[in-house]
Amino acid sequence: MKKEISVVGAAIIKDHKLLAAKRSVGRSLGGYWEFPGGKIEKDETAEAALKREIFEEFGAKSTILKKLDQIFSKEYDFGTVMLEVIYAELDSEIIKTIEHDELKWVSETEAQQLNWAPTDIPAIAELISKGF
Ligand SMILES: Nc1nc2c([nH]c(=O)n2[C@H]2C[C@H](O)[C@@H](COP(=O)(O)OP(=O)(O)OP(=O)(O)O)O2)c(=O)[nH]1
Repeated sequence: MKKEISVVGAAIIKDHKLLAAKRSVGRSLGGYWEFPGGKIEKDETAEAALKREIFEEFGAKSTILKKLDQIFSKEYDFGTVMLEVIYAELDSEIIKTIEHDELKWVSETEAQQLNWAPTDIPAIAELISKGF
């Protein structure tokens, strides 16, 4: 069995738009759109990991809201990503972005047109089915 990589992503929604982030080319899954977030460290909760990652990536404080019930898993050559998605709000401005080539606030329709990481495709469908 492939090594499991526990990852948490943020569904940050403001004015009916979702914050999508394009992974920098050269990283694993580079060039795909994803949720801001990252790997959950040992002995860390998904919520704590998300708060830490948002601060590291954007220099922004956040409030962590509700988690989606489902875990989205996808096998790659480097391991099996197990993605948890949690709604979150930014409490301060994004002052930097160190891991992404682009950030974009997208409507439901625009979100459907982005080239999401394969792990994220069912997660986006779930968010759209709930509405934002
Ligand atoms: N942050 C994030 N990572 C995701 C998503 N979907 C998905 O498959 N992933 C994958 C990409 C990475 O393999 C892993 C997250 O790791 P990370 O974002 O901490 O990446 P890292 O800096 O450690 O990456 P790297 O060293 O492997 O390039 O999960 C998502 O929506 N957000």
